[in-house]
Amino acid sequence: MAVSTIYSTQALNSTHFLTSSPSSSTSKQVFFYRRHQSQTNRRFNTIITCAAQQTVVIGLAADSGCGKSTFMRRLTSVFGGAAEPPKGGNPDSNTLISDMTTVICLDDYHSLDRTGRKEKGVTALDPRANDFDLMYEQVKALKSGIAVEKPIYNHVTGLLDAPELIQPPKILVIEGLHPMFDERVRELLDFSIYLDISNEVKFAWKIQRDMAERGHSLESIKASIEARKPDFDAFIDPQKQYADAVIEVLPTQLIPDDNEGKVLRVRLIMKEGVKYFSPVYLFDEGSTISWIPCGRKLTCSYPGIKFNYEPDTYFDHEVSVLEMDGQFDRLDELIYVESHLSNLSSKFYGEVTQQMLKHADFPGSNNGTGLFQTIVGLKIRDLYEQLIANKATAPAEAAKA
Ligand SMILES: Nc1ncnc2c1ncn2[C@@H]1O[C@H](COP(=O)(O)OP(=O)(O)OP(=O)(O)O)[C@@H](O)[C@H]1O
Ligand SMILES: O=C(CO)[C@H](O)[C@H](O)COP(=O)(O)O
Repeated sequence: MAVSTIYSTQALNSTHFLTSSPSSSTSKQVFFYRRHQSQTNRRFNTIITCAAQQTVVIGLAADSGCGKSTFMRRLTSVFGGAAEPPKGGNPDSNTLISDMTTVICLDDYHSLDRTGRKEKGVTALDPRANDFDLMYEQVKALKSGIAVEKPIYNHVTGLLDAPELIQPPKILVIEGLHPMFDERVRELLDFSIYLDISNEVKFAWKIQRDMAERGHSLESIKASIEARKPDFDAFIDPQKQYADAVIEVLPTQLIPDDNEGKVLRVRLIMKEGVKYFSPVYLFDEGSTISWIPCGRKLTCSYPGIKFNYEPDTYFDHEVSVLEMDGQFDRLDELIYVESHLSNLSSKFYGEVTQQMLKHADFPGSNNGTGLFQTIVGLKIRDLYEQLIANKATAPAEAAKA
């Protein structure tokens, strides 16, 4: 495509230039701006295709193997349509696209490949192994309706592959190790979630997946968790203080000294005062409640189910905490629990139960992880709808003023 104009611009930093060329088929203009050099000497284009759209950006942070993919599948299902990798693209792409959502994996912003990390003696969790400048520029571009050519980190080969084109979606989810680490990226998020999986549970999940599905030994799983721990504590875990919602997964308290990690105590910590997000509550908003729903309307086998709901503080923020310890025997009876929860942002009575039944085969469907992931999915849909409705009325309000 012929380049018609070259702009130097203050809005972009001095290492950028902006070029534009009128599109032949529409009145829209297509712009390119190119980074002269990224932190890693890689070059990426940012392509402006439609500056009118605004993308809602959601951040999901967690360590590897902590259920991000499962959560994403539940979330995209709330918006309808299956999420697929980009058509005809790199088969090892980490991106998932559905009608409404695009999920990008922040591993794609690793600036050091597997060999590079080994040579420098850093883990993927270390900020020095990640290109936050590029992450910021590209998330910012997508948020303002600008398509980007995003790098791909290939988990099969451990190499950085040729970039893929990402169009601005209605909802962009950035998931991975560091969505809330860089202040500039954090500022771009409309809503943020942290999956806080306790060490005991993380270990049990890792064993289940990496031994059964990937053939790793128990010793190597233990060693890998231990090797990551210092960087996890330094760079990943502190992000939870910024999250609007945290899903904390702990061993059960219903079985004394349980070390199997099968029955879980899950806490949904919801920040108060977040625009377009009102926390879910049990029975009576702002009260403190302990509830054992087992009995005539909910079948429970040992060790039963216990809910708690209370106001609390979390990193100096006011929060509401909803907790579920135990697991469901019969998912269809979940409607009984759903009917006692308020502010669910569901479109109809029973939607939470319907979503849970739809994905009964996903990990965590019989406990608080699946239930709270589903609820957060509905809250994100509600937040998106409010943001869009607000945007649509804003120009009219401004014109009246
Ligand atoms: N809620 C859950 N209950 C029980 N096990 C779970 C749950 N969520 C995830 N797991 C276990 O953890 C494994 C990893 O889950 P998932 O692939 O969703 O995590 P991830 O964070 O996307 O991992 P990675 O970043 O390594 O790709 C699953 O295969 C499953 O064994
Ligand atoms: O923490 C991780 C995020 O998923 C991975 O370990 C990181 O992306 C490096 O990947 P790989 O182990 O495939 O080289």
